[in-house]
Amino acid sequence: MTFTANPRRTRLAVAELAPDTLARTDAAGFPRPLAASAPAPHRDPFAWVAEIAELTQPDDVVWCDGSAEEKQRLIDQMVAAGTLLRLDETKRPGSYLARSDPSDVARVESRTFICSEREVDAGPTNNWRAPAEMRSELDGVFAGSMKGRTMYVVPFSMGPVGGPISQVGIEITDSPYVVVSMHVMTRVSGEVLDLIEGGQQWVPAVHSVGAPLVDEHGERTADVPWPCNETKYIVHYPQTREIWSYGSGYGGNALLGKKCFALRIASAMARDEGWLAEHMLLIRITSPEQRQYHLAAAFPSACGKTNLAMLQPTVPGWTVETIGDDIVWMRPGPDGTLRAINPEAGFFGVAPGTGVETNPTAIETLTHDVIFTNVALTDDGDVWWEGLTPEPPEHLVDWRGDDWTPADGEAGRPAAHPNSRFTVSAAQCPSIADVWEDPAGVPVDAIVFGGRRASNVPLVAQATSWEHGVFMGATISSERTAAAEGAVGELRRDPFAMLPFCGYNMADHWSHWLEVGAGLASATRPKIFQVNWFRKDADGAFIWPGFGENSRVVKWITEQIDRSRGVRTDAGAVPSPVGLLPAPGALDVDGLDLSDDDLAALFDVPAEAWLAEAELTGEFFDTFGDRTPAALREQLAGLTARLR
Ligand SMILES: Nc1nc2c(ncn2[C@@H]2O[C@H](COP(=O)(O)OP(=O)(O)OP(=O)(O)O)[C@@H](O)[C@H]2O)c(=O)[nH]1
Ligand SMILES: O=C([O-])CC(=O)C(=O)O
Ligand SMILES: [Mn+2]
Repeated sequence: MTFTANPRRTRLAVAELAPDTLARTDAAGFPRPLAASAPAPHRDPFAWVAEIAELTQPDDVVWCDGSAEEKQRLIDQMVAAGTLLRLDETKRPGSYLARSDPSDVARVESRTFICSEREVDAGPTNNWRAPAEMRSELDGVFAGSMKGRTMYVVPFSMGPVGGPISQVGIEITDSPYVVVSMHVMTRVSGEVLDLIEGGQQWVPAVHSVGAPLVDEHGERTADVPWPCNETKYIVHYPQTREIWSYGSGYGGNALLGKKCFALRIASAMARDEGWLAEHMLLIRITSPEQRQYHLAAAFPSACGKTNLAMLQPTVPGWTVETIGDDIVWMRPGPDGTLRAINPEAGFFGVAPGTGVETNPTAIETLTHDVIFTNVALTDDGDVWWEGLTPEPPEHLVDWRGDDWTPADGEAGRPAAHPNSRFTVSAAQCPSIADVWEDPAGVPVDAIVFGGRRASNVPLVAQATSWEHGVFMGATISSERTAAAEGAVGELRRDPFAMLPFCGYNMADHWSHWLEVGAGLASATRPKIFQVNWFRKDADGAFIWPGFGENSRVVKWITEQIDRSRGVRTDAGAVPSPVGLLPAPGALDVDGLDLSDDDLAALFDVPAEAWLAEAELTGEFFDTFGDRTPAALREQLAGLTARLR
């Protein structure tokens, strides 16, 4: 084994470190746990890297620095290996197409494990295995798993490097696709090693595609464009803050800064340290009066976060700027406001359904320097997916690499995989807010929960209290999408849109939310709302036009915030059993092609159906036993009483 590059071992002099880096509270007063109390098992990253190399036996070890040169070198190497296809330089400069193995296209929830010491701490919604048992199983799985490959060591920061809400980690991977994607999605930098050497807590994350290039007889075998393994493990040890991922190269399974760290491990950290790690988008809204609001919204996978994050309002005079599209970290600030950052540096977004009509901002973001995965290839070297244009081209090469014509589409064979994605830097998004990298974050005014519901759930409703809002989040149900394995369309509970992402007992997550809310200053405590863009009519068509028109709902939300602050005094809402609904005329539907019947259907709250759902909610709460907070049981009782 050879070390082809040396890590930056240059230590900053103590005087050069920000004076607050090691302090209990930073300059802004955010609580920061002392490094000594952090439970990371490997204090020395260099010893850890040597240990993993010993276990996985790569040919060589490369320390990554996040430079543009490093990224291009790996891209060129992947083009030569057939992992990436270079798109036409005049049509899509700096952009590439990756086709995954057809079996490796989405997150694998059935193979995702939360290994807390006690099963009850993982809770009934997570797959649990005892840590000791899982460790010995993984020792076998990872032994020699990188034979014949290069092991990359990727130091990365989630959030601006050194920021008070940011966290750091190191991902070890044998996939250059993962390294390049991490360059886009996180902040890969040698400076992270300085922070770690300075004592900052960090998350060790090991990833292998599980496809060694040396067989059991010691013979070299040929590589394939997308190596992976039928057997997959996505493993988290929330108590020691470690991640081990095996067998998949797909985003959510392999870019370990994203779901594994920024949601599963971070949610456990956040519980212990008094903050929140959520599956949310984050936007800044500016009204015609130049008033600004920050809104964070949780929708399950493939239910509209990226689209709302890049919203182009149709209501005149309003502006929406993007801060994040998938993950938000929120921390109570010293003044009792909730402050939020986007810990990511890029977007890993759903391609199908993204077009000029639906999300023009995304289309503009995707004009250059993009890695596309599992979309279709046009005959002139560009990309296509369902929804990019109203009509498909006459001929394509589909996501599997096979010829495709519109007849195939009509026969139910999409050209792009339904979970095909783009990986692109947030900095090149035209609607990115100038504050998107502010390490101190933005103050959150509104929190929104949503799901994909053909019936029952109204277009928008406001919670009557923080507890009611937590109840709304805890009771989200949504139709399943292609973002994970499983039957698309099936209704399932997805509390806080975190079902696949909460690194501890979901009911404890609800308690944590109740506690964090109680600690916030009441004057600036965010108002909570529930939305549903996906209600359908009897013919199965969406009633609400959605996309840019969602700005009408956003406008009402900000007006409700104004009312709560005494900025407006008109009546904006009327009570209903499920929360406050817009008062007649309060939702701006000017110029929309929407009949009164449509509008009524969007806000219909059928008591029978809601009572049936409330009963199921009670059963759902029962699955958590006495961990379900009493406040949520009270909310359920209140809802049932109001419906009756
Ligand atoms: N009908 C309708 N569809 C929408 C709306 N917003 C988004 N979609 C569609 O929902 C799908 C997924 O949307 P995204 O915004 O990419 O979902 P996401 O929540 O960011 O998903 P993840 O990246 O998986 O977490 C796309 O096909 C969109 O076109 C809407 O307002 N109305
Ligand atoms: O994690 C992924 O692969 C993509 C994503 O945002 C999700 O599934 O919610
Ligand atoms: Mn997501």
